Amino acid sequence: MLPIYLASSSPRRSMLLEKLGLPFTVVVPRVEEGVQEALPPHQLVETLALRKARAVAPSISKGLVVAADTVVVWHDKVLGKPADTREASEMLSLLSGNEHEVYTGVAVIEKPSGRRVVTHERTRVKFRPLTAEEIARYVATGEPLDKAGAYAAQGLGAIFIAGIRGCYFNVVGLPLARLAQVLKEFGVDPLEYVQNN
Ligand SMILES: Cc1cn([C@H]2C[C@H](O)[C@@H](COP(=O)(O)OP(=O)(O)OP(=O)(O)O)O2)c(=O)[nH]c1=O
Repeated sequence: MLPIYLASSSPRRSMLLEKLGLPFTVVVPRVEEGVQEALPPHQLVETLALRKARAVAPSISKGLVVAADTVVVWHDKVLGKPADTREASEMLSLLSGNEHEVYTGVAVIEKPSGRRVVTHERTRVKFRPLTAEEIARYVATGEPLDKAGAYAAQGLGAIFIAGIRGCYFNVVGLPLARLAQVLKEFGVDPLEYVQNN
Protein backbone atom coordinates (compact mmCIF):
# COMPACT_ATOMS: atom_id res chain seq x y z
CA MET A 1 0.00 0.00 0.00
CA LEU A 2 1.17 3.53 -0.73
CA PRO A 3 2.28 5.40 2.42
CA ILE A 4 -0.11 8.20 3.43
CA TYR A 5 0.98 11.71 4.45
CA LEU A 6 -1.55 14.01 6.12
CA ALA A 7 -0.70 17.61 5.19
CA SER A 8 -2.31 19.25 8.24
CA SER A 9 -1.49 20.96 11.51
CA SER A 10 -4.97 20.15 12.84
CA PRO A 11 -5.09 17.60 15.69
CA ARG A 12 -8.77 17.03 14.78
CA ARG A 13 -7.88 15.92 11.26
CA SER A 14 -5.29 13.47 12.66
CA MET A 15 -7.87 12.01 15.05
CA LEU A 16 -10.40 11.66 12.24
CA LEU A 17 -7.94 10.02 9.85
CA GLU A 18 -6.99 7.56 12.61
CA LYS A 19 -10.56 6.24 12.44
CA LEU A 20 -9.79 4.70 9.03
CA GLY A 21 -7.19 2.47 10.72
CA LEU A 22 -4.54 3.23 8.09
CA PRO A 23 -0.97 4.18 9.09
CA PHE A 24 -0.04 7.76 8.18
CA THR A 25 2.53 10.47 8.85
CA VAL A 26 1.65 14.10 9.61
CA VAL A 27 3.54 16.78 7.66
CA VAL A 28 2.64 20.38 8.49
CA PRO A 29 2.08 22.46 5.34
CA ARG A 30 3.39 26.01 5.20
CA VAL A 31 0.75 27.97 3.31
CA GLU A 32 -1.08 31.27 3.37
CA GLU A 33 -4.78 30.70 4.02
CA GLY A 34 -6.04 34.04 2.78
CA VAL A 35 -9.78 33.68 2.19
CA GLN A 36 -10.57 34.45 -1.43
CA GLU A 37 -14.10 35.77 -1.01
CA ALA A 38 -14.60 35.87 -4.76
CA LEU A 39 -14.68 32.10 -5.16
CA PRO A 40 -17.84 30.10 -4.44
CA PRO A 41 -17.36 28.07 -1.22
CA HIS A 42 -16.85 24.67 -2.85
CA GLN A 43 -14.13 26.09 -5.10
CA LEU A 44 -12.57 27.97 -2.21
CA VAL A 45 -12.17 24.88 0.00
CA GLU A 46 -10.93 22.78 -2.92
CA THR A 47 -8.37 25.46 -3.83
CA LEU A 48 -7.12 25.77 -0.25
CA ALA A 49 -6.98 21.98 0.25
CA LEU A 50 -4.98 21.59 -2.97
CA ARG A 51 -2.65 24.39 -1.91
CA LYS A 52 -1.88 22.52 1.35
CA ALA A 53 -1.32 19.21 -0.47
CA ARG A 54 0.93 20.94 -3.01
CA ALA A 55 2.99 22.54 -0.25
CA VAL A 56 3.89 19.10 1.09
CA ALA A 57 4.06 17.04 -2.13
CA PRO A 58 7.60 18.13 -3.17
CA SER A 59 9.04 16.67 0.05
CA ILE A 60 7.48 13.25 -0.58
CA SER A 61 9.06 10.82 -3.06
CA LYS A 62 6.41 8.05 -2.95
CA GLY A 63 2.92 7.97 -1.47
CA LEU A 64 -0.36 9.84 -1.11
CA VAL A 65 -0.52 13.39 0.25
CA VAL A 66 -3.91 14.18 1.84
CA ALA A 67 -5.04 17.71 2.74
CA ALA A 68 -8.33 19.42 3.64
CA ASP A 69 -9.85 22.81 4.31
CA THR A 70 -13.08 23.69 6.12
CA VAL A 71 -15.28 26.80 6.01
CA VAL A 72 -18.72 27.65 7.37
CA VAL A 73 -21.12 29.42 5.02
CA TRP A 74 -24.11 31.47 6.12
CA HIS A 75 -26.18 33.23 3.47
CA ASP A 76 -23.27 33.41 0.98
CA LYS A 77 -20.98 34.74 3.71
CA VAL A 78 -17.85 32.60 4.19
CA LEU A 79 -16.84 32.26 7.83
CA GLY A 80 -13.30 31.01 8.39
CA LYS A 81 -11.54 31.03 11.75
CA PRO A 82 -12.41 34.12 13.83
CA ALA A 83 -9.55 36.61 14.21
CA ASP A 84 -10.47 37.41 17.82
CA THR A 85 -13.19 37.02 20.48
CA ARG A 86 -15.25 39.86 19.02
CA GLU A 87 -15.37 38.21 15.61
CA ALA A 88 -16.17 34.86 17.24
CA SER A 89 -19.21 36.44 18.97
CA GLU A 90 -20.33 38.04 15.70
CA MET A 91 -20.14 34.69 13.88
CA LEU A 92 -22.12 32.89 16.57
CA SER A 93 -24.79 35.62 16.49
CA LEU A 94 -25.18 35.01 12.75
CA LEU A 95 -25.47 31.24 13.23
CA SER A 96 -27.92 31.51 16.15
CA GLY A 97 -31.36 30.08 15.28
CA ASN A 98 -30.35 29.48 11.65
CA GLU A 99 -29.19 26.69 9.38
CA HIS A 100 -25.74 27.06 7.80
CA GLU A 101 -23.51 24.97 5.58
CA VAL A 102 -20.11 23.51 6.30
CA TYR A 103 -17.86 22.82 3.31
CA THR A 104 -14.69 20.78 3.50
CA GLY A 105 -12.42 20.46 0.49
CA VAL A 106 -10.22 17.37 0.18
CA ALA A 107 -7.15 17.05 -2.02
CA VAL A 108 -5.10 13.90 -2.60
CA ILE A 109 -1.88 13.97 -4.63
CA GLU A 110 -0.08 10.77 -5.58
CA LYS A 111 3.70 10.79 -5.77
CA PRO A 112 5.67 10.28 -7.89
CA SER A 113 2.97 10.28 -10.60
CA GLY A 114 1.52 13.67 -9.62
CA ARG A 115 -1.99 12.31 -10.24
CA ARG A 116 -4.49 14.13 -8.08
CA VAL A 117 -8.13 14.12 -7.01
CA VAL A 118 -9.78 17.20 -5.51
CA THR A 119 -13.33 17.16 -4.18
CA HIS A 120 -15.55 18.54 -1.42
CA GLU A 121 -18.41 17.65 0.90
CA ARG A 122 -21.24 19.85 2.18
CA THR A 123 -23.16 19.40 5.42
CA ARG A 124 -26.08 21.46 6.72
CA VAL A 125 -26.07 22.34 10.43
CA LYS A 126 -29.00 23.90 12.29
CA PHE A 127 -28.29 25.96 15.44
CA ARG A 128 -30.93 26.53 18.09
CA PRO A 129 -31.40 30.19 19.11
CA LEU A 130 -28.54 31.33 21.40
CA THR A 131 -28.72 34.04 24.04
CA ALA A 132 -26.07 36.78 24.23
CA GLU A 133 -24.99 35.33 27.57
CA GLU A 134 -24.52 31.85 26.10
CA ILE A 135 -22.42 33.28 23.28
CA ALA A 136 -20.27 35.30 25.71
CA ARG A 137 -19.72 32.30 27.99
CA TYR A 138 -18.89 29.99 25.09
CA VAL A 139 -16.43 32.45 23.53
CA ALA A 140 -14.75 32.82 26.95
CA THR A 141 -13.91 29.08 26.91
CA GLY A 142 -11.53 29.74 23.99
CA GLU A 143 -12.93 26.77 22.06
CA PRO A 144 -14.22 28.83 19.10
CA LEU A 145 -10.99 30.63 18.30
CA ASP A 146 -9.25 28.09 16.02
CA LYS A 147 -12.46 26.73 14.48
CA ALA A 148 -14.17 27.74 11.24
CA GLY A 149 -17.47 29.47 12.09
CA ALA A 150 -16.35 29.86 15.74
CA TYR A 151 -17.67 26.55 17.09
CA ALA A 152 -16.62 22.95 17.57
CA ALA A 153 -19.34 20.38 16.88
CA GLN A 154 -17.13 17.80 18.60
CA GLY A 155 -16.78 19.94 21.73
CA LEU A 156 -18.99 22.15 23.88
CA GLY A 157 -20.37 23.68 20.67
CA ALA A 158 -22.43 20.48 20.42
CA ILE A 159 -24.97 22.00 22.82
CA PHE A 160 -25.91 24.58 20.15
CA ILE A 161 -26.68 22.04 17.42
CA ALA A 162 -30.36 21.28 16.84
CA GLY A 163 -29.72 19.07 13.81
CA ILE A 164 -27.26 17.97 11.12
CA ARG A 165 -28.02 16.94 7.54
CA GLY A 166 -25.10 15.15 5.92
CA CYS A 167 -21.67 13.92 7.04
CA TYR A 168 -20.87 14.82 10.68
CA PHE A 169 -17.13 14.21 10.19
CA ASN A 170 -17.18 16.79 7.41
CA VAL A 171 -18.19 19.40 10.01
CA VAL A 172 -15.26 18.48 12.25
CA GLY A 173 -12.83 18.83 9.32
CA LEU A 174 -12.49 15.60 7.31
CA PRO A 175 -15.35 13.89 5.42
CA LEU A 176 -14.34 10.29 6.09
CA ALA A 177 -16.76 8.50 3.73
CA ARG A 178 -15.79 10.80 0.85
CA LEU A 179 -12.07 10.50 1.65
CA ALA A 180 -12.30 6.70 1.75
CA GLN A 181 -13.88 6.74 -1.72
CA VAL A 182 -11.03 8.91 -3.02
CA LEU A 183 -8.35 6.70 -1.40
CA LYS A 184 -9.92 3.69 -3.15
CA GLU A 185 -9.24 5.40 -6.48
CA PHE A 186 -5.56 5.15 -5.52
CA GLY A 187 -5.83 1.50 -4.49
CA VAL A 188 -6.08 2.16 -0.74
CA ASP A 189 -9.03 0.49 0.99
CA PRO A 190 -9.38 0.78 4.79
CA LEU A 191 -11.49 -2.40 5.06
CA GLU A 192 -8.95 -4.39 3.04
CA TYR A 193 -6.09 -3.01 5.14
CA VAL A 194 -7.78 -3.91 8.44
CA GLN A 195 -8.44 -7.45 7.18
CA ASN A 196 -4.81 -8.01 6.15
CA ASN A 197 -3.03 -6.41 9.10
C1 LIG B 1 -17.17 23.84 12.10
C2 LIG B 1 -16.00 23.20 12.80
C3 LIG B 1 -14.71 23.45 12.41
N1 LIG B 1 -13.66 22.86 13.06
C4 LIG B 1 -12.26 23.10 12.67
C5 LIG B 1 -11.70 22.12 11.65
C6 LIG B 1 -10.46 22.83 11.16
O1 LIG B 1 -9.37 22.46 11.98
C7 LIG B 1 -10.80 24.30 11.40
C8 LIG B 1 -10.88 25.04 10.09
O2 LIG B 1 -9.61 25.44 9.73
P1 LIG B 1 -8.79 24.87 8.49
O3 LIG B 1 -8.09 26.03 7.90
O4 LIG B 1 -9.67 24.04 7.60
O5 LIG B 1 -7.73 23.86 9.14
P2 LIG B 1 -6.57 24.14 10.19
O6 LIG B 1 -5.87 25.44 9.91
O7 LIG B 1 -7.12 23.92 11.57
O8 LIG B 1 -5.58 22.93 9.92
P3 LIG B 1 -4.68 22.64 8.57
O9 LIG B 1 -4.94 23.76 7.60
O10 LIG B 1 -3.25 22.61 9.02
O11 LIG B 1 -5.16 21.31 8.09
O12 LIG B 1 -12.06 24.36 12.07
C9 LIG B 1 -13.89 21.98 14.11
O13 LIG B 1 -12.94 21.45 14.70
N2 LIG B 1 -15.17 21.72 14.49
C10 LIG B 1 -16.26 22.27 13.88
O14 LIG B 1 -17.40 21.97 14.26
